[in-house]
Amino acid sequence: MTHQDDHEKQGGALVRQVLDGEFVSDEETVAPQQKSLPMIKTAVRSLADLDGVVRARSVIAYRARNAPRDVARLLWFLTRGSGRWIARGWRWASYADLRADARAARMTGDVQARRTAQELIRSDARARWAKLGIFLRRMLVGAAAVTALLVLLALVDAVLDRSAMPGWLQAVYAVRGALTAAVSAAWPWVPPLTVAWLVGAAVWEGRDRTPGAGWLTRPDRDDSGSWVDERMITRALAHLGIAPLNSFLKGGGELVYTVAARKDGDGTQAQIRLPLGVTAEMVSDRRKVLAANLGRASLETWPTTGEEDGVLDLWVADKGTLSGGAGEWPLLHDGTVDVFEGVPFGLTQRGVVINAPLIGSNWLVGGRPGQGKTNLLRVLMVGAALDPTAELWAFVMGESPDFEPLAPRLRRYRMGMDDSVAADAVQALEDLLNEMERRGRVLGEQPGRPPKVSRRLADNHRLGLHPIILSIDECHELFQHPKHGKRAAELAVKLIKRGRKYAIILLLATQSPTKDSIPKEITRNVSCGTAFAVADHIANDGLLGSGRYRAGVRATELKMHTDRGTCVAVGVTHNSFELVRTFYLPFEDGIDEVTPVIARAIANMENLPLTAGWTLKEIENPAPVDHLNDLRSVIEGEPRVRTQTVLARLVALNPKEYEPWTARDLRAALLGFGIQPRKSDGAMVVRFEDVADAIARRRLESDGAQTTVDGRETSGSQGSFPSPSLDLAPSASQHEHPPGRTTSPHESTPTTGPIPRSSGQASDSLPERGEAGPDSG
Ligand SMILES: Nc1ncnc2c1ncn2[C@@H]1O[C@H](COP(=O)(O)OP(=O)(O)OP(=O)(O)O)[C@@H](O)[C@H]1O
Repeated sequence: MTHQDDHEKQGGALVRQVLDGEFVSDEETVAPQQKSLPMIKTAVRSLADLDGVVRARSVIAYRARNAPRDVARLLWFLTRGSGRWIARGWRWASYADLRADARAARMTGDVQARRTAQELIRSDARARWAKLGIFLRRMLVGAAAVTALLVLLALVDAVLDRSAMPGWLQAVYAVRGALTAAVSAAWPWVPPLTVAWLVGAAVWEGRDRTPGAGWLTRPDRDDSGSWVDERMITRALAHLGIAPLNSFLKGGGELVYTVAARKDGDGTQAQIRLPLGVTAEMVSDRRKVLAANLGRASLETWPTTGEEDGVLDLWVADKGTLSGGAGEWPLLHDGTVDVFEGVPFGLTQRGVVINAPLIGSNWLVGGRPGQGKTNLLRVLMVGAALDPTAELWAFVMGESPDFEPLAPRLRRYRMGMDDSVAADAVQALEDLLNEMERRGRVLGEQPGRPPKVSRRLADNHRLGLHPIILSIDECHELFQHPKHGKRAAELAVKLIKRGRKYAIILLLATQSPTKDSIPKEITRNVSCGTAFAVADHIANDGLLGSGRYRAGVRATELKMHTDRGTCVAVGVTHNSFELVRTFYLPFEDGIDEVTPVIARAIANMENLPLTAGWTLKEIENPAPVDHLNDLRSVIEGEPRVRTQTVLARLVALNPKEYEPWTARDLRAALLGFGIQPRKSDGAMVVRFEDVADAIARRRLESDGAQTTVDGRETSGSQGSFPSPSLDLAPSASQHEHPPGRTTSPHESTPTTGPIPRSSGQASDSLPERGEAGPDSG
């Protein structure tokens, strides 16, 4: 307390370390170990409270200091408001506007316009007097009626005794009495209230109408910690040293705020139309000065080019809000993902969770070493893993275990620096290109020829259009590979250009986004670019697209280490860029938050056997279609369905199988199952009961076939086993025992397939090529 007193003597400014002293008691100094934790907690809580108290005190002190200026300002508003009223009254009384029109018309020699203006003055004057007359007449009539009523009531009151009056008349007198009492009570208040109202209205009329101006004087630089308004922005822009802007503002010009400064997430956004001779680029080139003028860090100040070069889009973060991390990944403990909706991967500058668009996109992630590229790629892949329909492939072109915990959920996975990893990556790209062509054909065969894979089509596992996501970490190593680099680049470019429609997504991460390490066609065509801290404008534009640096979208502003995990992203939303604090999913130093999520992802797949992990091999050799079961599924729940409708539903269920069917084929199939199409209300129908009977019959027959000669049943079903939805997927290279590091926990399996759900079958997810795998029969 003594410390605090000292400080109050020094001018009342409370300093944090002084107040810390309050929390240390004798007791605590005696037993520090026992007390330290609760003490720290209390201290932290109290400091937070004190922050609020200190802030409130400083605001009150500020307002008190400015009170004389505030009063003078309000008096000025009052005077100006009265002046404005007088001017307005004069304009009204003298028809100043219309007279000005008439004068202008005379100057330009426009006789017609002049006559029109004069005519308007005359007719307006007539109308004005007529209106006044009507108003006065109504007032007089109203006053006469009220007076007559009051006189009548007074006469009746004088003649009749109140108690002898009928009830309704007594009520009228009661109302009159109440009204008289209310008016006499309110009467003394009428003059002061009228004056107060007039003063308020005059002050309102005379208020400062420049954008962002407030009622009271606002804090200037020293106190500008928390808010930014048009006045501050204009002042900051006026001190950038841009000559045309300076002369415009000095000459009394006012900037046009096409979007007034408004709260936007954890900051303020404004859009300003700049005066002649000034471009938004000129402002973003002076970003550091602008940031200093606004009392912000450079990273907190984002001047970018708006819709036109002359429109400045400015976003200024609230002080200090960008320094915190993104917090916990929203899907860490529960939740699933639909990759068509995207995967949450960070918080934008506005403080909202941002979803990474995956379907229809390709990603290029870059930045200087150790800034969070791999983590971002991992977040995207782990997120996608939570969509049971997504097939994931990962290649890490270096010795790094970053994707190791994802291995059980990856259908293809290689990691290492040797040639075989590069060869497998090229093979993967090649397979995806073939797959893309197959998907193109499949889409072409669908009714209506849909232009791209939708969630509905992806869910139809017979079509094999589920999303496939291939991530390549340190991809520059692949593209610069002396033997495979050229082919890899060719294939990647083709995939990026055309694969998006087919739910084939490429995620690339690199430390080195130069024109030699990443093919130009890739940097030009990826839809989502993210840049962590980069060294220069070349790397910036290599990742984010050319011209971004000039437009003010600059990852060069991110500082190594300080801004680790924060990136500038383009193409992920409709905004020109987003500053994203990415979620962190650690897999290092004994902390592993990835494995539990992957275990959950695999459990999700097991819960959805129909959609989970089907392989393209199964699609190439589909299990025979069970027409009777299909019939049941399309009419289940309805007693009878018209044959035409049955056919349409069958086509929707499995277009490949049923599209060629005609009504005659359906009839033949029904008869084959012993189902007689019947007529109902003049239309041919299939009855659910008949289909159910046919299924029961078939079951009986199959049970009979299982019964052995001596009458005992064989164990198990004789029907076909459902094909396993997950299987081991060794790549062709597995048999070559590549010299590179194996990537699964099982050292002999360089390509890791998903967790086997049934033994005995194995296939890669794409049709094998070249040397056959062990499973290929
Ligand atoms: N979003 C994040 N939040 C907090 N820390 C992070 C975040 N992302 C990454 N980091 C930290 O940065 C370190 C490096 O991350 P990561 O391996 O993803 O970087 P990188 O850019 O891929 O590095 P390299 O180029 O060396 O592969 C991590 O070990 C982690 O400590």
